[in-house]
Amino acid sequence: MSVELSDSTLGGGSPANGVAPSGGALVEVKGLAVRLPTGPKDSVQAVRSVNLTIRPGERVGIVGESGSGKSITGRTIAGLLPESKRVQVAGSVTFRGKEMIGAPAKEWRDIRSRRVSMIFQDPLSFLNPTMRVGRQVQEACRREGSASRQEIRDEVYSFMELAGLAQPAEVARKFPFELSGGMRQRVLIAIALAKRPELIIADEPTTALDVTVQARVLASLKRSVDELGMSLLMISHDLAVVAGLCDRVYVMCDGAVVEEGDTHSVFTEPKEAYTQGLLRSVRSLSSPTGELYADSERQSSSRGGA
Ligand SMILES: Nc1ncnc2c1ncn2[C@@H]1O[C@H](COP(=O)(O)OP(=O)(O)OP(=O)(O)O)[C@@H](O)[C@H]1O
Repeated sequence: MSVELSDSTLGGGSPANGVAPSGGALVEVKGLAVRLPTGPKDSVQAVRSVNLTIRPGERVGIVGESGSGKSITGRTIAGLLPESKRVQVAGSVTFRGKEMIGAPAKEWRDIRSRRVSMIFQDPLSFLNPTMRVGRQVQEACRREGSASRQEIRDEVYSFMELAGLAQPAEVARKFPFELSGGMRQRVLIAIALAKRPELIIADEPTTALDVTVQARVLASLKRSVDELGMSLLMISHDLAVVAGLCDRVYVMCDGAVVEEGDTHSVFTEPKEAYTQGLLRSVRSLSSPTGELYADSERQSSSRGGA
């Protein structure tokens, strides 16, 4: 295996925020199978056999080729499968031990409003084009009790700064179309953080960005989830992204998990032929994004953010 990996490229075995990975699971997925309708009479077995655990404070990755079932697994955990009576879900998804498969829509809404935020690839589809971005972050903020305008503003700016928006007061006044792709994705991250969820599910969040901006946005995401003690589920076809972010990784193929383990072991000593093939298809895991983290952070701070 000729893949080059350095320890600095890898997420490492233990979360940077010091939360012990051996604690009780935040999310436990067991025997998950999802069948989706694809036409009036046709359907596809999108997920066939997934067992997955996310512990508090852990950063977990799912990798695999296009169509392997990564997104549908993430969407099932967030309760965001297509709305159709013909969607069939079997198995178990628990949040802190509470079964969610078959739970009423209200319980899922509760999970999404307080426990799980999802970040997708295309921020423009999720941002309100007619609302200033500061207001959109403000609406996501969970607050108990009353607060002054100044306190609310400070809170909004602090989430924007955590997401890597260096001049939050200026950015907050803008509409989404006035921002670059990288800044829009950072706004989406700020909105996700503002909900103070226990888990952020990021589905190819930076795939549409150029490689340098991608590295900066990912570094901000990593730092902010660690700082706030959140768990992260990173879904990506880009092994370098997962190598740079995640403590553990699940490799999916054809709707099933074929290999799992700590990121370093799986990416340096893959046991399954499928994982070995995936790794061979990547020229070097040290690039394009992994190795850029340190440099990009320096660039980011000198230029004021992507
Ligand atoms: N809304 C949908 N309706 C019907 N089938 C779908 C839907 N979304 C995904 N699928 C199918 O489910 C299977 C798994 O798709 P999924 O999006 O989870 O793959 P993926 O690994 O995330 O791929 P990609 O990286 O391309 O997004 C594929 O066969 C896909 O065509």
